[in-house]
Amino acid sequence: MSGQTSTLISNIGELMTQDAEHRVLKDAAVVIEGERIAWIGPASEAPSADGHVDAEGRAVLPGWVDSHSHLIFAGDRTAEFEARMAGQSYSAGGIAVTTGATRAASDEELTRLAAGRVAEAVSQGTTYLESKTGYGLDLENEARSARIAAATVDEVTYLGAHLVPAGADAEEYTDLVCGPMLDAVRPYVKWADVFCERGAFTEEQSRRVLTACRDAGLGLRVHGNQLGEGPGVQLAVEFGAASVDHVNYLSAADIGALAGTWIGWDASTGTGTRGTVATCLPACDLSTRQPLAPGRALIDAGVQIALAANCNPGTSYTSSIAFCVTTAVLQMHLSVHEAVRAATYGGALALGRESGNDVDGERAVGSIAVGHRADLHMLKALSATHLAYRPGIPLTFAVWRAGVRAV
Ligand SMILES: N=CN[C@@H](CCC(=O)O)C(=O)O
Ligand SMILES: [Zn+2]
Repeated sequence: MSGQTSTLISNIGELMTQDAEHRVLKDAAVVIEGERIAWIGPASEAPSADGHVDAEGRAVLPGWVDSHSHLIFAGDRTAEFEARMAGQSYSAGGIAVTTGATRAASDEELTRLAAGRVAEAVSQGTTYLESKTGYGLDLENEARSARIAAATVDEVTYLGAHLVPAGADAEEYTDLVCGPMLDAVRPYVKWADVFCERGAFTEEQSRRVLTACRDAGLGLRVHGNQLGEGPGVQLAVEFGAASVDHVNYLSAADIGALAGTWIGWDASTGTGTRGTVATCLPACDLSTRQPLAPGRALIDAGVQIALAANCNPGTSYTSSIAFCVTTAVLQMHLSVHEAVRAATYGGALALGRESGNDVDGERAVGSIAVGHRADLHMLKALSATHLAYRPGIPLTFAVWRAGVRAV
């Protein structure tokens, strides 16, 4: 024993581990020790621990890993949403409204708003979150967003290339994103992203951003193929991006290219060379009235997918991963196990956190196995199937984040 406080959670009706063997254990138990999972197995064989929680037959899953969000913003876009529901289509231009409100907010206000959004996500079972910058769109405000994000979420992505701000020249702004702005955010971020879409950044501009950010040592991702077919997916594959997100409009060649990145990966053991995760954002697809991303076809082609909430004020003002899982099952034709996997292990894969070091480094998240971070989500239900069977019902009963009871 490590000397750290331990807790036994027993009488778990269904333990959906999302581990390498994809195990779903019945009548199971878990022991948490400090921030790590110390033991899992049949409840009848569980060791004793300092504390005890009786799950009373409830289901336990890994905490949700939300690998795509935009939490550093101020302001409101209800009017834009109402106009969209009345028939207008979504365009990238709405980002500028949020940029104005974000620039006008104080550091304290932005921090309070972001922390409130994180708390809302955690209260619904999310235990690991990424956030992007992207509503500052000048050097000072992108650096400020990155700094606030680094103090608020687990992983930070630089999205200076979200929109060319009003009045700026696109080429000059791209130079700024690739040069001084990148230097300013660099201490706070691990990832970089570019919105490669009509109305945002062209293929050539996106290529420049990805090259500069890769050369600066950042991991890459791309907002791609959200509003129509385009070069986003192919660029992500070419640059070896960790993920390409949205993926609503995919050609057969796009799906083939993504599948090709996973050829060196053994999905049954989670070993080998990681490819580009296709991150599906069903809440965003519904809120923008875009076709749902073809998650079923992607999985069938051998692509690893993630499900994320894409919480932002324009296209998806929700942090509910349960809603995304429900939609993925009911409308994207994923099994419950596949949908939960995409929202836990898949998110971890997109963030490079699916494996870890039990001794002296970062612990794996997104699956329940000995040595992984103790991020657990207990449902107010006997099985994970209830997430799809009882749409809209708040099913979070308890949450442990890095071993600490959060709900
Ligand atoms: N697509 C680009 N960015 C966000 C939306 C940003 C906004 O409209 O404020 C997204 O992921 O959907
Ligand atoms: Zn996004």
